[in-house]
Amino acid sequence: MGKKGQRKPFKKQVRRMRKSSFNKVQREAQVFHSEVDHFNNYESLTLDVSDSELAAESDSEFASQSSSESTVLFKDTNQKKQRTVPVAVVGSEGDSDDEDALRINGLESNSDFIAFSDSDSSSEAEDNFPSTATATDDDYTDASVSRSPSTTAVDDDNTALDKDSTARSRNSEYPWLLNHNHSTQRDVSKWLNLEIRDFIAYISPSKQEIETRNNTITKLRRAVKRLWPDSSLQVFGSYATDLYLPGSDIDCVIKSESGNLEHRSYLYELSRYLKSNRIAKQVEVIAHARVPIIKFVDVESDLHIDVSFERVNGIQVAKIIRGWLDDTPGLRELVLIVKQFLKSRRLNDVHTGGLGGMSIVCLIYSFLYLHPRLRSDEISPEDNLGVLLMDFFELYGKNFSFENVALAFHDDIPTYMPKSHWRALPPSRGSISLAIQDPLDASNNISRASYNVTGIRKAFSGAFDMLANKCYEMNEATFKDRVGKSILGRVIKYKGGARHFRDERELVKNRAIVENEAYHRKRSRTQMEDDDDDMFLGPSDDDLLTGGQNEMDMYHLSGPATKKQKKAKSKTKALPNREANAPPKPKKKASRKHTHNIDELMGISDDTEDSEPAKTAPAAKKHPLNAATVDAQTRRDYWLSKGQTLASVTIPSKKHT
Ligand SMILES: Nc1ncnc2c1ncn2[C@@H]1O[C@H](COP(=O)(O)OP(=O)(O)OP(=O)(O)O)[C@@H](O)[C@H]1O
Ligand SMILES: [Mg+2]
Repeated sequence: MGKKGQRKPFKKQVRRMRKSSFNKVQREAQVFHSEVDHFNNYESLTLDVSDSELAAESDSEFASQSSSESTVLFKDTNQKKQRTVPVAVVGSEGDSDDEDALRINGLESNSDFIAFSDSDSSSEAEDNFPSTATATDDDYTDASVSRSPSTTAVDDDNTALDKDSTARSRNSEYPWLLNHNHSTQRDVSKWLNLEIRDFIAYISPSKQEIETRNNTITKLRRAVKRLWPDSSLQVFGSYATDLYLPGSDIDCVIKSESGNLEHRSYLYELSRYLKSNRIAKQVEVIAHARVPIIKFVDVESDLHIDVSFERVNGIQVAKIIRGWLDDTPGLRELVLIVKQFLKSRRLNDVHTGGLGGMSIVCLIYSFLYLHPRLRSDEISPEDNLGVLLMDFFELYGKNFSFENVALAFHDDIPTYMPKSHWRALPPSRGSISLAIQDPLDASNNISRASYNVTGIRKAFSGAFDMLANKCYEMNEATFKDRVGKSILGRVIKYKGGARHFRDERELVKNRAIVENEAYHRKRSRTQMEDDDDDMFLGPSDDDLLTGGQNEMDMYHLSGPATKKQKKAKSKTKALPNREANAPPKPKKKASRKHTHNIDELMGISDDTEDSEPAKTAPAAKKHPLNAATVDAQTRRDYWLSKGQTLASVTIPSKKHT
């Protein structure tokens, strides 16, 4: 009885939401639209019940608006391709309703979403070091374990919550729930934030894992030195940035005095040497690639290792990324979550068009750096990881104009750049493509191999919908119905041996980082920085043709303003300096002028409430999820506004028969 009574208001909201127009919601979701005054869907907290008739109208209005704009940076690319139908909305009874709704949505069937890859369990099982794959029995005795989303409810007396293998399998996909129950958090945003923290602690390396990686590098370095005494081995990639998942490879580069190790005879020589000394197994020599490498698995640790030759810009990139990590709270967490998200869908492998580790880091760093609410210090990233994750999925799943916008770096500072300004960029020939400028080489598109952008975007879009649905459902659910549920588990899965919740990076030094730092210290001491010929890759063919650095200079955020920027500037001249009222932002390198242009690019005009002095700005107009400044209701309303996607969902026409 109580249950029915509790669900009534929820159903009422659902009815109201069904009436609201999907197109309106989609239009409101253009948080970063450059051509309209900033309409922030984070602040669109009210359900609009009056606009169902306007759907067709707004659709055509949007279409004409989009086509007439010459410099659209962000637009909705989904809405015209799919039609919308109202569906039965997730109730508060738990996951069976959820599953039904998702089946109708097409999300479960992978038609509207890139689903988890069924075959990833083995690879992730391999990801775990044997030494860490044993958990104590106590790890499996928490209520949340047996009440994972994939199970039916268990008895209230928790008798089923003991140490059996059933509990293990129940929790095998959401292992970060072990002994961690956040369902009592009133705010779903806090709950999701805590779940993300648990996940990060869960997959972060233990002392033993770091030592294993360290020993592997040392062993390999010694072997290479024995073979080629004039060479040295350095580590770069995710191990040198602490952005590795348990199964991430170790990327190394071998540099020699002669500088000719890229010749394939040397690749084969090393391959034979490593095999005959029982250091490497499953050795692959990729001699004809743009960057020739040897790939193998270390016999002792089972770690995957990539060795490249003579090209040292990866070592420099690692230093840059560590600088970003120091300056950007939340970057490591989001990178690891998105890496795992893509990995479990097999969308992380560049050889099959997926997004590689470096592209993910650049994408998320740029997202965080340019996020309007972070730039204006309205929300703290540490307290809003879930919100930021959803915003990321929303931006790159629904709103980002892959057709028109590239991500660029100017003096290490992320910017958005019209693709048309990047002359060396080859046309994408019909399919959508992602363009991310290499922070070290302006002509290099680091994501050029990621041809499956359609799949990646679909996955992000589906993830946003699924997270929003789950948050909305949990927001309305009773505490009893919440027990044992996972929000993050809606989109993240981790299969493999059990791990401990120990981030032990403080206990043992990561040798790759220590050595990378020593390398850069030595390099600056010997003033090798200026000797680019020796230390860096020469310019690429594209660079020679068009002059990559010149292009980068051409696209500078503080350069000549566009029509829209000029208009916004003149409008804001008399307004108070918004940044002057904001607390100083540590370590950010962007100038005020730069920030203004970012705001303009992202459609934030200074005549919004953001430009008001802090003391006069009404609290309700601040970001609804700023824990320090908003009440609980506003925070719940945020999720409600996200939940508007439940009002109607997209179903490909062929499925809806
Ligand atoms: N397209 C590219 N252009 C330039 N450098 C690249 C490119 N792809 C990779 N690299 C270099 O190789 C390094 C390792 O790439 P990789 O794809 O293994 O990512 P990662 O950061 O190590 O992530 P993962 O944990 O998935 O291995 C990058 O940090 C970068 O220095
Ligand atoms: Mg790597």
